[in-house]
Amino acid sequence: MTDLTRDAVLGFIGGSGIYEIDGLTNTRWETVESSFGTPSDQLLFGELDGQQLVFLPRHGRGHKLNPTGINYRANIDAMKRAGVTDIISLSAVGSLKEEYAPGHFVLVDQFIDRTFSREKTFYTNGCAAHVSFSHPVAERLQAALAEACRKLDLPHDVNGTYICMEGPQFSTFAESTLYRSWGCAVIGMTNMPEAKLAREAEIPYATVAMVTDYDCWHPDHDSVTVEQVIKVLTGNAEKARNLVRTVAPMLAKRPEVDHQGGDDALEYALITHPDARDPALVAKLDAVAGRVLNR
Ligand SMILES: CSC[C@H]1O[C@H](OP(=O)(O)O)[C@H](O)[C@@H]1O
Ligand SMILES: Nc1ncnc2[nH]cnc12
Repeated sequence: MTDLTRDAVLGFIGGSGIYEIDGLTNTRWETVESSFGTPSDQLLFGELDGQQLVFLPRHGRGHKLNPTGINYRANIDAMKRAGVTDIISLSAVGSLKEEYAPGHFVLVDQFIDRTFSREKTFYTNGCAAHVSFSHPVAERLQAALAEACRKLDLPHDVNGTYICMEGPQFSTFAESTLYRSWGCAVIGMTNMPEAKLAREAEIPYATVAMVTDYDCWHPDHDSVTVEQVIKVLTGNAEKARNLVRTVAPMLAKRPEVDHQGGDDALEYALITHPDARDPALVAKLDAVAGRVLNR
């Protein structure tokens, strides 16, 4: 059993319907500057029984940003600068399987990225890197979330593939049927490239995919509407807040290095020769890659 010797700073990224988390003490919204642009909002810092938590509303308070307009790089960079060691994403999704009814939570373990109009890496020309990403979800976080769901008696399943579409329009029937034929469990518009960037920043990541609808493949649910999604969102958001309060203490301590979760993802990932690196880009990478660039 790994020694849990390090204090964790848990970061939560709240999706549709989750624009703050209540029940925290010593709270403050604070602007965290990123070298990659503007994050979705200020970060909410707070404590839960003395444990430090950081929260970011992915779409900004008031849901100002659409999935394509979110600056995922700035969000992850800001979380790294805020000292976040682990990220849990709380996300609304459509269900691609009969058994995942609205209100069901899926603790996904895989992603398929179908987005095409987003900045997906921190490591552009001048400092190229290739991180491993075969297992994108941190098992330690996923296991704690499963335990917390069991404690709270929340209907949930462990494992399943989240397919990320560009949006903002919902899928066509043909697309929805195709994704089902690929065995995907749920569909959303935001967890890519977020999960990729978290790995590139060496922050273990897990997702609670909270089902709001049956997308459009289901014979009894012809098409998705925001109205339908919002009806379910409110109940899901309440469950998610309970989940945060239950899971946080379980993850208060973490291993020094969570290899499986990607704490050392950059160890052998940088490929640009130090002499060939672009100093301006290297400077921007001070938070996400400081561990390997400054040694
Ligand atoms: C309002 S439904 C569509 C919207 O909700 C999901 O966002 P998030 O993952 O931030 O909860 C989905 O990906 C779409 O962005
Ligand atoms: N059906 C759906 N497709 C994509 N993103 C979603 N978010 C919530 N429901 C969704």
